[in-house]
Amino acid sequence: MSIAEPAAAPTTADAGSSSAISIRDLRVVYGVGDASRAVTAVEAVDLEVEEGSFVSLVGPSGCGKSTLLKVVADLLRPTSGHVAIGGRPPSAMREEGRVGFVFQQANLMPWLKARDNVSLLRRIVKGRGLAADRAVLDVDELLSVVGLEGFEDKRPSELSGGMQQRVALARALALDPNILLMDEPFAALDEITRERMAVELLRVWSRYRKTVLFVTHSLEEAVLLSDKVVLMAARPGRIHQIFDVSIPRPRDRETRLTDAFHETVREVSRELYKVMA
Ligand SMILES: Nc1ncnc2c1ncn2[C@@H]1O[C@H](COP(=O)(O)OP(=O)(O)OP(=O)(O)O)[C@@H](O)[C@H]1O
Repeated sequence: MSIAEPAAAPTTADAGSSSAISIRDLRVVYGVGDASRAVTAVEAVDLEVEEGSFVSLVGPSGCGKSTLLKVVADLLRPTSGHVAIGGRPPSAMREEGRVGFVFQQANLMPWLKARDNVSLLRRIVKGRGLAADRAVLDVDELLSVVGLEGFEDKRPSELSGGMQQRVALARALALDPNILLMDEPFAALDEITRERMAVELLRVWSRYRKTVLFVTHSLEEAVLLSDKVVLMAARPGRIHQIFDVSIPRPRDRETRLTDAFHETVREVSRELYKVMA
């Protein structure tokens, strides 16, 4: 995910919200000011993400999943509407390091050891003189939780793609963020590693219980991980339906074999086919 072109109007936080993430009447138009180029990427999007919940965004290509995530991440300003994280503007939360990101590419510093990649952001945020007393998570403990005990001193070139994404996850958690934003974090991995990483993410999530907003093309991944699956439709991007996933937790790889899992994936698929028709 790259930093996208900002649209016209700045975002405003809605301080009244008690949700971890609150999105109200969001509209994002790319290319404002040039009617021939303007694309309405998302329109009339309302979404409340509860504290500590795991919510996935799914839908056909171009339905605005990444755009929505970018607005919450403060990488893109909405054209209109309100977005708040814990009642505060995304910009303030990002500056304080209260928003963790994991993207499709790990984007690690190639010359730094895993441990130093994880602590880099912390050093940068502290270097800006912000909240010296801010609680942060222990780097070696994090690396152990993501399954990298014994690899703390390895550089990215000595790690597999899956291991690099584990470092990226540890890095995203290092500042003990309020929310974690993940944009197709496992899409570049092979199928077996991808399935394993989803199960690992479940384990890490149940340990730290961060509020997660997760973008994926995989309905299976979304159902396995989420409390809610948000199905979006395209042209313009909007929310079509929100599914509550009632499959009990803790979930693990065996969950994929259950009837409840298959039935939920079928239910979301049926609607996905409708929005793609
Ligand atoms: N920087 C940009 N400039 C102009 N249009 C854009 C830009 N970024 C995205 N769009 C358009 O906005 C719409 C939503 O794009 P977005 O990338 O958010 O969708 P997506 O659901 O994440 O897609 P995918 O699943 O293919 O990643 C699409 O029509 C896309 O072409």
